[in-house]
Amino acid sequence: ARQSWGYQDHNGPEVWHELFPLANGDRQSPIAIKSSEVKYDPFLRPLSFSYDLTSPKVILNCGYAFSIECDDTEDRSVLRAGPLKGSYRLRQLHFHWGPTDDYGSEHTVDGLEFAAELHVVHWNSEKYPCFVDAAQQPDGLAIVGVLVKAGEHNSPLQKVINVLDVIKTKGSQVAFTNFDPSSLFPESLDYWTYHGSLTVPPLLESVIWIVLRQPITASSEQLATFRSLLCSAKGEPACCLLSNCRPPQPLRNRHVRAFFH
Ligand SMILES: NS(=O)(=O)c1c(F)c(F)c(-n2cc(CC3CCCCC3)nn2)c(F)c1F
Ligand SMILES: [Zn+2]
Repeated sequence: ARQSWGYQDHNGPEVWHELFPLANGDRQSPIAIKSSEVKYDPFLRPLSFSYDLTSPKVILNCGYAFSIECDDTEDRSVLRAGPLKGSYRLRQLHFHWGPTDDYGSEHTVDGLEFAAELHVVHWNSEKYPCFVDAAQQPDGLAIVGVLVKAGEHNSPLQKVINVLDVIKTKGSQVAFTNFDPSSLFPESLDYWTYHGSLTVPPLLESVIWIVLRQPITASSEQLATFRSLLCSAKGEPACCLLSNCRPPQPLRNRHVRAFFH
């Protein structure tokens, strides 16, 4: 079978449609947010989340990113309110980044690209029995996107950075717990929201996106550590994961709503 997907020329975002036709769908993510075209929606509520420190279990190098996988067998860490109906259970969190500090986020704001982007993935545990089922439904997933600017050292992030050298190769994982994902959130929880998709194959159109307006920072050294991860497995020729960001996709017939004035 064809090489699986990735972020290089031969298997990257420009050719994903060959294996995943949803790539050309009408609610794909990420998007370029144009703040002048968003619509303030008075019915949007503040985000409400409660995360249990012990939900995170392992940190994994999945070859296209590293992700902190959480125990989602019960409703211990959930996201509610905001644009959501019901409660969404924390599943995993991961980052996207670029080859330099000049770009690497997936969502852009008024044409501005950020150095990286954090995604905190939740699924609708009130309506669906598990993540994989929820991922097939239009209201199945809720993902909080946090833009990352190159700048000050980020100390909560350092706890994650410190273990990356232990999961250098694709497929490696190590225990990672006693971590509060909200320690990575900015002070303001103002957000934009729109209906979109996974930004990685299978690109399922099942995501209510909640992109926080205020970026967080990470130092250049911290961002460089992301790029030292390998997309190659142990024993294969080393290949650094220099970039794993999908470019913005057509907005088509969608509106972005803002929670703030
Ligand atoms: N960038 S993103 O949009 O925040 C993002 C996500 F939303 C994801 F859900 C995943 N994801 C992919 C799978 C495999 C599942 C395999 C069975 C079908 C569902 C996907 N597990 N989690 C993911 F990797 C990712 F990057
Ligand atoms: Zn992501």
